[in-house]
This record gives sequence, structure tokens and C-alpha cells, in this order.
Amino acid sequence: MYGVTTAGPPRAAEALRLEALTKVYEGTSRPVTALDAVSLTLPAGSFTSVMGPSGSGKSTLLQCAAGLETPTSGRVLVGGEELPSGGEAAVTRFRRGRVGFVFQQYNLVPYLTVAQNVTLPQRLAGRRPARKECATVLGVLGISELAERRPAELSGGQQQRVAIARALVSRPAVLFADEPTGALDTASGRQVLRLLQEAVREFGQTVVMVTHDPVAAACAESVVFLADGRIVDRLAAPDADEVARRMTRLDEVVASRHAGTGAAR
Ligand SMILES: Nc1ncnc2c1ncn2[C@@H]1O[C@H](COP(=O)(O)OP(=O)(O)OP(=O)(O)O)[C@@H](O)[C@H]1O
Repeated sequence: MYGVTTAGPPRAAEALRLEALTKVYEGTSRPVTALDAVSLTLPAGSFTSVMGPSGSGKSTLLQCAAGLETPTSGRVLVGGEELPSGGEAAVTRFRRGRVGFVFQQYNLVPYLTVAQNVTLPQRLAGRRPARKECATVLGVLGISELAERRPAELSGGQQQRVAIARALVSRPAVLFADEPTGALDTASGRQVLRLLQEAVREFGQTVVMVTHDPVAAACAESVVFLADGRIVDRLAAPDADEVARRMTRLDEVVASRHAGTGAAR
């Protein structure tokens, strides 16, 4: 209802909040701090790229934020609700309703059709597959005509578009994508990026994408740069040349720091 008073000024809904997120891998030789007290807030409907040198913690950030890895400390809030800290079942339940994930490999089930792949998460969650939603998402992503095909009958780019449709169909609070164009040729990669932009525009989807490609990163509205597990830079309204410049600088800084300490990444 309009006119209801709320505490504080109105602000865009928060899709993702990370508070002092830390992840230490207890390796066989020595512990590795992959994330070092990372704090980040992203509004709903935003498209953010995450970049950084190899080993800077990008994938770990995505995995912890999506509940696929357990952080060592810190908090993750998705759509305003805190990721439960204990119990695989509780985390899985939490993830199902709020989180979508797209990997570099498409992870489609080979013996299911495109439509069945897209609705699989809903069936796994014990819900009736929403055929209308599925048709809408396939339509918006321009792959309706592929609905009855099986993954082996699709190109890599088409398979990735199906994987994105599958992640979008339950309308997650956040769609995480880890190198979604990494295995694709340039043209298919561009298509996938356009799709992600469309999901933001058409569905108000929040997207967080890890990439090594400055051109891909510049498709987002902002870029977060990581180095040694910390956010060290941010860029709004990025263009590919500026992203590439900042990455080169960051690579040099990290390389000289590591040369100084003798640390391996
Ligand atoms: N399961 C694991 N066990 C131990 N160490 C790990 C594990 N996963 C990642 N690491 C370490 O954590 C650090 C961050 O890794 P992460 O994969 O998040 O980096 P990244 O920025 O995604 O790297 P890349 O760009 O090369 O994919 C690295 O030093 C890595 O070796």
C-alpha cells in the first residue's frame, strides 16, 4: 500500500550482500586464504562482472555467495535472507529458491530434451514444472524452437543458452555465472552475453559473472576487481579498454608482490 511509512529512506532492494566473507582452504601443505573479509552489496536488477588475476578468489567468491562452498567466516544474504550456516539440506533448500548458477560447462542432462532440462530443477524440488514459465523463458532467450531437441543436437552456444534458461526459470534472486563464455567462440559468447543483458532488462534479473575477458566484463553495468582475495578496485559503466588497462595494472602489481614474497598462486 502506498503511503505506509518505513524506517529510513527508500532504496533499491538488495539482491546480494556479503559481509566480511572469508574463505580459508586448509590445503595439504599450508592454508590458503582465498577470500579475505570481502564485503559487497549489489542491488536487485544489477549486472556485475568480477575480474582479477588467476587465483585471486573469483570462483571462490561466487561459490561461497551461491552456497556451493561453505565460507570460513562472514555472512551471505541473498534477497535479504541469510544463507544458513549449517546443514547441507538447509543450504540446498535455500539455494533452490534463490540462486541460479551457470558454469563454463553446461551440465545439461544428455537424455532429456531442452524443455525437460530447463524444468528439471523444479521437478527435483518436488514442484510441478511450470510449463508456461519455461515457454516464456525459452521465448525471451530466443530458443523456443529447440525445446524438443536433446543437448547432443545443439551447438555449444545453444547449450549454454539452455543452461541459462534452466537457471532463470525459477526466477532466482541472483544468477551467478562462472566464465559462461569461456568454452565458446566469439560469436556464441556474444550471444550468451546479450542473453544475460536481456535477462537483466526483461526480468529485472540480478547477474554476477566471473570472466577473464574485458569485452565480456564490459557488458555488465559495473566491474569488481579482486586481488589476493580482496576487492581492490571497482569500475562503473565499464568499457573494454579501461577494463583491460586496469587488469594489466593489477596483474603487474600482484606479480611484483608475489615475486617479493616468493608466494605461489
Ligand atoms: N578446493 C581448494 N583447495 C585448496 N585451495 C583452493 C581450492 N580452491 C581454490 N583454492 C585456492 O584458492 C585461491 C583462489 O582460487 P579461485 O579458484 O577462487 O581463484 P580464481 O580467481 O577463480 O582463479 P582462476 O582465474 O585461475 O580460475 C587460489 O590460490 C587457489 O589455489
